[in-house]
Amino acid sequence: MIAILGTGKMGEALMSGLLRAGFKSGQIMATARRVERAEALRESYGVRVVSNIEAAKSADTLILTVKPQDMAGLLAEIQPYVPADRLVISAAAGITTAFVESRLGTDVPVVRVMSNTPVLVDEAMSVISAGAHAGEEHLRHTEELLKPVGKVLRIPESQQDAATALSGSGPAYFFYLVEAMVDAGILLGMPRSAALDMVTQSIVGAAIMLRDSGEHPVILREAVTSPGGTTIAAIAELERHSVRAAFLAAIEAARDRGRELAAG
Ligand SMILES: NC(=O)C1=CN([C@@H]2O[C@H](COP(=O)(O)OP(=O)(O)OC[C@H]3O[C@@H](n4cnc5c(N)ncnc54)[C@H](OP(=O)(O)O)[C@@H]3O)[C@@H](O)[C@H]2O)C=CC1
Ligand SMILES: O=C(O)[C@@H]1CCC=N1
Repeated sequence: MIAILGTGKMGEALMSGLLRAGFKSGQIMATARRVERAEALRESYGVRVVSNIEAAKSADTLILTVKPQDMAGLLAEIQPYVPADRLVISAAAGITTAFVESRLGTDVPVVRVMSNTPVLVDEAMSVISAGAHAGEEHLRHTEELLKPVGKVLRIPESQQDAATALSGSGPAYFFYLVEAMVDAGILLGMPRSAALDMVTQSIVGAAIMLRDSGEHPVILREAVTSPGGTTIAAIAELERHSVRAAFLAAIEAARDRGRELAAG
């Protein structure tokens, strides 16, 4: 039995992925803070929505998907009910396995996960790291849960905040880029829906080429960039506006914010 504690956007996305992967609704419990949210989850997925305490007492695997700011409160609530044979998977940005272990106060195995919203289309990037009491079997079990909804990589926990900044938040940067490019289409007089179609198909095509060709992104970009042509005119402007430097600074800021979140 798997329990998802704090079933918001990420928790629901993971739950829907588990159901698509063949888990039965009877094998999954969810918890929610608000009655209407609990009702919506019951209705949409047919899962049992229970209290955090009941979930902690009865599920073998607890997946914690509350916001980092709510993690200490949730851990304090479930602490007396989590025996050392539970696997606790923490999916919150910034929260370390040591934070979870210290609040649960037993030798409970903890695995830290950072996934992203493409879990909804089985294209998530999930990175996992073991805590002090988690071993190979816990990492393998976590991978089995996450592989049906995308790619899974094991990384040292010291890289988790960086991964959060790159792939956890990553989809937002691409949506932001699409918004900006669609605005550019509007500026050039293109109807909004046509601009959105063109940009969306371009990003999908580029992403598939990047993933499937095995080519380095520089090679793929060079293939588009004709000497004296249109693409280099655009790239010259991106460089003039320091877009590359902006990405470096932005992703560093996201990493730093992740570090701050654990401190509360
Ligand atoms: N969104 C994303 O793209 C990603 C998010 N994450 C991580 O996932 C976690 C959740 O993020 P997200 O899904 O966006 O946030 P949400 O606010 O959508 O989800 C958190 C949910 O937890 C509920 N909750 C809070 N406290 C409790 C409690 N004590 N008991 C039961 N339920 C509780 C909240 O209830 P209420 O609705 O009442 O607030 C909310 O529904 C975060 O830690 C974030 O760092 C990781 C990767 C990507
Ligand atoms: O913005 C956030 O804090 C969360 C973590 C990664 C993606 N969303």
